[in-house]
Amino acid sequence: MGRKIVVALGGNAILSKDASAAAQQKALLETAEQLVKFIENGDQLIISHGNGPQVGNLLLQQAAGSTEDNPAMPLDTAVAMTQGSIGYWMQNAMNRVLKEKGIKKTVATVVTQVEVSADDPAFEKPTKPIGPFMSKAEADLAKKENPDFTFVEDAGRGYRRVVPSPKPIGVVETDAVKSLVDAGIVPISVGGGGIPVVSNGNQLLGREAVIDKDFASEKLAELVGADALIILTAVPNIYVNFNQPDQKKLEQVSVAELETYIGQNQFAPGSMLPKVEAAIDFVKATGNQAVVTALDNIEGFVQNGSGTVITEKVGIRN
Ligand SMILES: Nc1ncnc2c1ncn2[C@@H]1O[C@H](COP(=O)(O)OP(=O)(O)O)[C@@H](O)[C@H]1O
Ligand SMILES: NC(=O)OP(=O)(O)O
Repeated sequence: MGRKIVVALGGNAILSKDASAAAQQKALLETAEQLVKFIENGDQLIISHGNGPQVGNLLLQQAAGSTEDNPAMPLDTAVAMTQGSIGYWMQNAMNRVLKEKGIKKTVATVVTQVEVSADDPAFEKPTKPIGPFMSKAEADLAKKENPDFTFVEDAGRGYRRVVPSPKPIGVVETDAVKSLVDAGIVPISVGGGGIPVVSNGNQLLGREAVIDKDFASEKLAELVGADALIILTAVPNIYVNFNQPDQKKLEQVSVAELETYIGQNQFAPGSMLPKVEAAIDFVKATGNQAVVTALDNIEGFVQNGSGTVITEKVGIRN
């Protein structure tokens, strides 16, 4: 049996500029064409994905169309809605590519709740950017209309709304995901970081937040006993001195080396830093390897291990 791999897809794998369903479905078809290479390699895939742009857009659509009798849905429900829509597009795209390749395999989305702590300090300090980029004037107007919302400048690209992003502590549907994998089915799980819930006696109560999908994917990978966590984004490697003349790509790197680079602020918070932290958490918890690479480098990774591969100690491949 092949390696059990959790693959986390970055936002760019789904939405770039055109937020129409057709454009996102087209992007996911290209993504599926890459992901199927793992299946052809004999690996057992578990797919996760982000939802930052989509869930923010959905909230805006909800607000624009809401009435007293037909109210806008809260953020936890909006996260569930994006798990459904993106999961549908992903399943549909994977079905098509698998059929074209003559591979008989089912892909199924699991609406996934992810437990967070009610006391997580993140609830008091929104940090997760969602929805579209705005000019300063647009953000100021949106703040005037929604005084409770927080808007921040996002890495020089414009202003975005930010929401709380608590850390995942458990994945409620872990056993369902394990059963699907055991049955040879490819699950799509913890989409958009999972629906944030807090435990209260026999109840799980939804909370208005968006969990970082890299941390949720790491938690799921740990809980299902994955052999590897692969985080796919727009760059083929993690770099030190990123975007500077002396930029250096990291290929085989140890946890200790990455921790040193974190101390030097080498990784941007909200973009590369959570990926590096999730990779470190996975390697520390399991002793297995984590990988950060680009979606269009899957072939390179599968064929010759290119990308940034994080292990406990360099030289030891798990
Ligand atoms: N040190 C670094 N090495 C590589 N990429 C970095 C680094 N610091 C920041 N980045 C940026 O982080 C991006 C990945 O974060 P992001 O776009 O938020 O991911 P996602 O693919 O999950 O949406 C890369 O495409 C790159 O532009
Ligand atoms: N939930 C989440 O982390 O989404 P993005 O990766 O799209 O920001």
